[in-house]
Amino acid sequence: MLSNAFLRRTPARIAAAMSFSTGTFSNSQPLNFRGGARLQPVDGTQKEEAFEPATGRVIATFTCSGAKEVDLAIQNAKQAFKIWSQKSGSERGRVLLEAARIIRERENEIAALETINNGKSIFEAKIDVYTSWQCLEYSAGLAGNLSGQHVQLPGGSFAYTRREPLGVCVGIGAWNYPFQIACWKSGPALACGNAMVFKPSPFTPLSVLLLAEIFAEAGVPPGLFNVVQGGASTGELLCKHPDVAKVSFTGSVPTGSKIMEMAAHGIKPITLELGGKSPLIIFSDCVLENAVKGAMMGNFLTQGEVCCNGTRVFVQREILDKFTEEVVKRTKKIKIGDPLLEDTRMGPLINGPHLQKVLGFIKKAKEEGVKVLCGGELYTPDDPKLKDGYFMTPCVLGNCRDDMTCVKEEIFGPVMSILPFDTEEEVLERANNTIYGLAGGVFTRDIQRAHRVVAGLQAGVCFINNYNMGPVELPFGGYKKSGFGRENGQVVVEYYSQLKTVCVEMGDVESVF
Ligand SMILES: NC(=O)c1ccc[n+]([C@@H]2O[C@H](COP(=O)([O-])OP(=O)(O)OC[C@H]3O[C@@H](n4cnc5c(N)ncnc54)[C@H](O)[C@@H]3O)[C@@H](O)[C@H]2O)c1
Ligand SMILES: C[N+](C)(C)CCCC=O
Repeated sequence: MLSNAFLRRTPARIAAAMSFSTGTFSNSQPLNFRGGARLQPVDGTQKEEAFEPATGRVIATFTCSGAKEVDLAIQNAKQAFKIWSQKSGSERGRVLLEAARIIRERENEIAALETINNGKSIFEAKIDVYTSWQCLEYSAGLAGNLSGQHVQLPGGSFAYTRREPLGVCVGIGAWNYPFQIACWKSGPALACGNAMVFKPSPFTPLSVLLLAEIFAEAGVPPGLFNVVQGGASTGELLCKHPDVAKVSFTGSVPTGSKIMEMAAHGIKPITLELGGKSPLIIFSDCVLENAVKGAMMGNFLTQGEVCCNGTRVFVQREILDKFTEEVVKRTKKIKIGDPLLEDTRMGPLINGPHLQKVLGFIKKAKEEGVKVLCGGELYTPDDPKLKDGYFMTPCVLGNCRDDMTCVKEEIFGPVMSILPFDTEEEVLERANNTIYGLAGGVFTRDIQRAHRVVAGLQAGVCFINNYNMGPVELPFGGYKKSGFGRENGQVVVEYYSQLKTVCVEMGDVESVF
């Protein structure tokens, strides 16, 4: 559940956070992290720029790491792994708890940097930081509880299992939840005794450096958590490196497919957290007010740039008009603007090309016959410093059909498609008629129907009478082309460790030869 507790604390470094305001930040520090310190990469040719989406300003330039830098980061991680993997789970847990404490202390600063680089509202960025330190706390608990099994065999012999780390894990992140994704991968990886080399999206290279510094301050061995910067070619160097034991990837389906191919050559385990086009099913017996709120939460967080969003909103025909009227009324009221202001609820999209892509989906939807019920246009806030920002108005589409592009493809922007339905059987079949399977939701007062429908949904994460909560105690991940493996929840240890079986003979060896 989301909680407002995180908003009430007074962090020690609040002064640093308060100095951030939109249009002022400029990065001056190295953005790679290796051996416990920030540094410039030793090689790499391609330069990248990172933007502040609210203003369109360049806020950081960096060199994409080449083969030598990637290898150095992995060798550093290998050395640190030797020390870290020998510690007990409780010892590792204590370091993770300290890291979680420092994140809480620096939460305003981290949230501000996330907002500046990603564009999401500061209100939401603080929630992301909240779920990030919660993940490290939860991972600390997992570390202390790692254990194997004892199995009795005939004649007093026995066997036991050991849960062992994998080695150097690679984390590759998307740009929509940069800090949270880095925590959701590194928390369990480090808890299980692994080292990590993390590559953020080149659109959002900044906030993961704060995490690297925090891990160092908390007491991880130098080199345990490293950051390399870059795009596809740096990512490929990481995936193909023979000393990498596992790749945990968050991003699009096409890139996930490439990661899987690369991992296949090295027979490496992977976690794939990919895209979605999730169904949200609203029956006429729902509490309408809750269903409307659920649809808003399921479509407009982080400017709609959320993997598990319920963007196909199926509404039972009896309540279609009432539901649509209410959703449109609330969507028009969403406060768009400077994302660092506390009352802003929607900031700019990540960059110009992505904004154009989202607007292109709306144009195509119109050509295919939808009715734009609100939004879907470029937006220029009154504040002159935001005139070059990547803002658009959140959009609700009516008259949608299942065969339309806007209903079939992941838009990854603030665009909700409303689709009428008549029966439970019909809607379940339509909801599952997609290549994706990340999430799904149902609103109804009928408890049996609620459980029947979610049991029938082909999706890894389902919600009944709410949408888009992400408590770290619960496993998160997809079915079908939305990927496999899970983040969070107790099951996450399966994806960052391997199981060794040890047979112990208490008698003599009986040989058949
Ligand atoms: N399921 C989840 O938990 C989850 C969470 C957030 C985002 N996503 C998905 O992520 C997508 C948006 O993120 P994006 O645009 O950054 O995705 P993307 O696939 O373009 O990039 C993701 C990451 O992969 C890297 N990359 C790109 N090509 C690569 C290659 N050939 N080899 C190795 N690495 C490579 C990128 O540099 C980036 O760091 C959406 O589809 C969204 O649904 C999924
Ligand atoms: C925190 N949420 C809303 C569950 C989102 C998880 C990450 C998906 O992009």
